[in-house]
Amino acid sequence: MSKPPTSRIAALLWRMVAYAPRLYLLDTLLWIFIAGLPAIPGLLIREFFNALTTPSSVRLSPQVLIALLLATGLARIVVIFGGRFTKTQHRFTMSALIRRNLLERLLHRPGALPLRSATGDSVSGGAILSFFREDAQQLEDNAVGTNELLGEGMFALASLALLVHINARITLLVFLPLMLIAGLIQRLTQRIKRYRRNQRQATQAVTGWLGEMFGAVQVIQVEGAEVQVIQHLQQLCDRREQAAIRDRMLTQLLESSFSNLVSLGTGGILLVSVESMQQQTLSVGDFALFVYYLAYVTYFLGFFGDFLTLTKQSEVSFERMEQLLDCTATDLVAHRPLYLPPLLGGVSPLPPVHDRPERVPLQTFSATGLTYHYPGSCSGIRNISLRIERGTLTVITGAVGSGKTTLLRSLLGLLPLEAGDLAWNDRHLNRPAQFLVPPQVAYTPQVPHLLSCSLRENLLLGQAASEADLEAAIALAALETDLAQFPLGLDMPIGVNGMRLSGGQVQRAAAARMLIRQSELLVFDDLSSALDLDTEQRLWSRLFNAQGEQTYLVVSHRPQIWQRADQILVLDQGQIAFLGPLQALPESHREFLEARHPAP
Ligand SMILES: Nc1ncnc2c1ncn2[C@@H]1O[C@H](COP(=O)(O)OP(=O)(O)OP(=O)(O)O)[C@@H](O)[C@H]1O
Repeated sequence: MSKPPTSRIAALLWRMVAYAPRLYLLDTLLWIFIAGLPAIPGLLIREFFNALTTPSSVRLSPQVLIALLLATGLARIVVIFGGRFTKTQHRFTMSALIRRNLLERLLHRPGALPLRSATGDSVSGGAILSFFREDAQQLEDNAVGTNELLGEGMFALASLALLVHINARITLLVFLPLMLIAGLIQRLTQRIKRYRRNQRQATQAVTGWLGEMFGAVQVIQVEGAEVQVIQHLQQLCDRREQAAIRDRMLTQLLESSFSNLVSLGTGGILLVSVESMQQQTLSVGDFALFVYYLAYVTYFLGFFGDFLTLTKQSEVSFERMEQLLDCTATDLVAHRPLYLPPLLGGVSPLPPVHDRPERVPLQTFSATGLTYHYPGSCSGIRNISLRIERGTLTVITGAVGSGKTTLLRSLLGLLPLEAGDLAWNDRHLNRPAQFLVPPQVAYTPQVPHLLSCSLRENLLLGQAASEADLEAAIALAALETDLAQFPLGLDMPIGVNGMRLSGGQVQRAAAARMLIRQSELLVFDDLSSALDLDTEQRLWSRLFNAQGEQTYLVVSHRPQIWQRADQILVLDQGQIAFLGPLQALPESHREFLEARHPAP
């Protein structure tokens, strides 16, 4: 059974602060002093006024009182200085823990699974930043606020106890605003959460759109869509503005309500004090202490109200992250090493960088009953079984949108399967995404992704390869003629996502990157989408001539490739329509596919 929100958020915040217990304790200790030291001047002021009005009660000279006041001020400066160190370190540790766990969950998601927000909309790469920035910051504020609340609360209670002792009737009035605040917060809980959620989603839409705009500058220019794109951005910004104003207004309204309610309470108390003073049940010193401590207690009331609001907003942050990553908030506060130099304790040694998995020579790669549907849709693949033998070419084909890419991604463990099994040499794969990487499998997707560094760095991506291996892979991918024309050759920076390369060059660069990894199984998703027939044929004939025992799994519509295939899988609406050698392909399928992709 899931915990009610209040105890859930308390448990999550507790788990966060328990990450660095010694730092938290030291910070708490300092904040107890920071919060508590201002209580001392109240007592000194009381002594001072009592000494003025009733000289017989004098115990300390004014000079001593002034010296004590100064000493208290100085001590506070010192603890604030220390508290800033611990607070900064603790703050950073809290948000770093959330960011680290967020990043880990993101990296461990099946690579091709779309990211979705609470509303079911897909979340772009740019929009994810808001989770790392605003949401992590929000949780940091909340976690570090707990010991400030404790410090302020302890001394507010102690002050109250003293005030009750001096005059219980006046003190009772202090509780009225507190009860009003608690009631108000409780009533506004749902609204606070709704406004915060809307504000975050609106921000996410703006950052996401900005990310898409910057990634598609060329398309926008070519299509002459600048005005429309800016208009859309304007609309998103307007929506964000409205959501932010609503959220901010409510937060500010609550904050000002707290201080105003408290001020009203204070005014009432002052009126009652006058009466008590006239009746001489309250000394001038007591009155001074009352005024001083009321400010102290009221500050706590405001702080307490803010903390409650912040806690509600943190619930929203946790919920958003849970929905994005399909995990529980407990995963996001899990204790994992941060590898940062801490104020207290030692740094955990950095974990070893995982080498590539061991090569396991391929005999067979098989899939049984693979089923996957995209969240919230009936598109996907159903009950696909396939067996690939070493040294063979398997071609997947089918109409547009029949599920070819989805099948490849499912075969590579890049999508979370609803059903089915993957096996390498007839051994079941528990974690296919971790195993089906080089040197087992290398994959060139339909739209490859290159990084904004040099061509050489893109091809190697950290892999150690000799210049000869690099040249061989470039030649196999039929990229050498293009390379000869690049002014800086392999050291040419290729721009964001290979902006300085043609579509065909990007695809062949990705193919070369894959070939350098010398994997057992090579997977290509539809090279024809960016290569002309001649270039594609040149690439295939080089591959087939050079790599004797190589195993291929290829999405292709080219009849020339089917002729070389050992088996062809025709997909129709996510299901196998045919699986077997070309000779057995029914005429109806052949005619349908050839009509769509005629031989030249
Ligand atoms: N992220 C997604 N969310 C929802 N549906 C999707 C998603 N990606 C693909 N689809 C749908 O799944 C179906 C199969 O898509 P897929 O890309 O696998 O087809 P395909 O055969 O590779 O198409 P093409 O020949 O155009 O490359 C399509 O109907 C597509 O609209």
